Amino acid sequence: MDIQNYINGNFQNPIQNNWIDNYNPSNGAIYSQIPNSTTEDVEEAYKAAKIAFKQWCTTTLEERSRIMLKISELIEANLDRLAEAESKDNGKPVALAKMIDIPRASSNFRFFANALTQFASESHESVGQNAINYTLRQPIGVVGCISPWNLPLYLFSWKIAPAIAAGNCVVAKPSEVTPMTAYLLGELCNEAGLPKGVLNIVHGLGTTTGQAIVEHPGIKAISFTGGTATGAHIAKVAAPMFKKLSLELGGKNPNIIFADCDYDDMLKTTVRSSFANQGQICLCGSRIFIEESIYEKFKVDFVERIKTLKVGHPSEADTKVGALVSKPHLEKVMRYIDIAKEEGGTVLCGGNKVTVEGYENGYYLEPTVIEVPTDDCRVNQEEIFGPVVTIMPFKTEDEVLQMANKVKYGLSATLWTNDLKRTMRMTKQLEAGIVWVNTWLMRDLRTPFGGVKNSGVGREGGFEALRFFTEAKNVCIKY
Ligand SMILES: NC(=O)C1=CN([C@@H]2O[C@H](COP(=O)(O)OP(=O)(O)OC[C@H]3O[C@@H](n4cnc5c(N)ncnc54)[C@H](O)[C@@H]3O)[C@@H](O)[C@H]2O)C=CC1
Ligand SMILES: O=C(O)/C=C/C=C(\O)C(=O)O
Repeated sequence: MDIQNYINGNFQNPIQNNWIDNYNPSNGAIYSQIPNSTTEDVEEAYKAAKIAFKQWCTTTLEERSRIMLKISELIEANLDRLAEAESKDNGKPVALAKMIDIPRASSNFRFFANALTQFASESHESVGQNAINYTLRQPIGVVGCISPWNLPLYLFSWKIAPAIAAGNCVVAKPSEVTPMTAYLLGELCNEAGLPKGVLNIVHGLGTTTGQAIVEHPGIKAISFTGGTATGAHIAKVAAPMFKKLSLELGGKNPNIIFADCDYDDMLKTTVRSSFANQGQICLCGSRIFIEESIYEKFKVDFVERIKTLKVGHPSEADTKVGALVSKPHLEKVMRYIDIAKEEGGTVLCGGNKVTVEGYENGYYLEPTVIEVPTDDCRVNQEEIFGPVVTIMPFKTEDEVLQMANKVKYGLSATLWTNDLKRTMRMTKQLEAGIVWVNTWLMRDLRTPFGGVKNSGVGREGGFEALRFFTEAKNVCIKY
């Protein structure tokens, strides 16, 4: 099935008729074509969005909410179809897409359909001056949403839902590596009665289509999730136009394990925080630091568990690790395993490409655990974004805090301890936008989400997202 752009409620080919191959990572075969849209397609999408904005920004909150709830229901009703499409495009296990990706995409629309009815602004009475100030929160107009390949519909909808909830119209681009569910979302939006032009989806490469969105002078805000280098480039292009920017970028997150933790719970969750989605989540805890007294025990137990994870075709129910998203990405991750060895690391398990019978050209890799001699090595400093974690022991709280913070990233951190005072001390000092204590990836969509340092700028989630997608205007009335 070939993918088309979704502009003004219609499905259409790219104006220049340029196409890109779309690969199925589970078998390495090309299975569809996607548009490589140019500035002309983006301009058409922008014009449709601009016209739609006139109506959408005055559409009642009840009506916006009703349509968004309908989209959420339709995503739920199409769970199987969307999960299978996501898996085929991305390589992730179908079971994971059914349990996490697609339900979360549905929740994103439901959450913001409800949140928009609760969003309120402030007023300030200027006592003694007979004046009152109130803040209007007005939609920005046409906004751009650019999303990555690791959690395709999950992150695409995480941006689009608050943008349209706040009354904006959108020009959106999913990753060219995983465009399928975004394409299918267009159909569901039409079925739900979303007015034409409120959401426009243009497909293509980052350097052509993405760049055209970021450069468009009429697109006043950009919400982006992806690699840090791309985020830096986008910031450079957008800054002279004074665009609002929300950048959710990479991570190199510490998973800090103290001896007083609930061990079994920690072990089970650490398997997940290391290898869920083939380790391709920006929140994965890729640097595991273990208190010295339990280091040897952890090492044995962890490796034993990891060896039981089945690497296999994404459609098999017992597959725990599917295919990596693309051949270049597989090669990048494997290169890091070589670098680890060159730097004196010891591969405790994994490290090899896996050949899955019947799918010999798929991009499969064993989940890999590397014991590193020092925290300064490249595999502990650079984002790998695959099924590779490092482990090393620590002696003291100060030492581990220093190592945890000694990277250029600051997205999330996980802490395993039952010591309340230590928890309070460390959560304050960890340089991260999100700290999980005795859990991982427990999400409440009302909470602020984002990173510090090279992990990004701005916060999404809850009212933070609705604030990002609106401009605050103060009105001062003297009486
Ligand atoms: N969520 C995260 O934190 C993610 C991190 N990454 C990291 O980034 C590395 C590179 O992965 P990529 O797929 O190349 O990510 P990327 O950052 O290039 O892609 C993310 C999105 O940005 C778009 N894009 C790329 N260049 C653009 C430009 N000049 N202007 C506007 N949009 C642009 C892409 O088409 C895609 O939709 C990964 O190996 C991983 O380390 C990748 C994806 C997600
Ligand atoms: O919002 C979430 O629950 C997860 C977000 C994950 C990313 O932004 C990512 O992996 O890039």
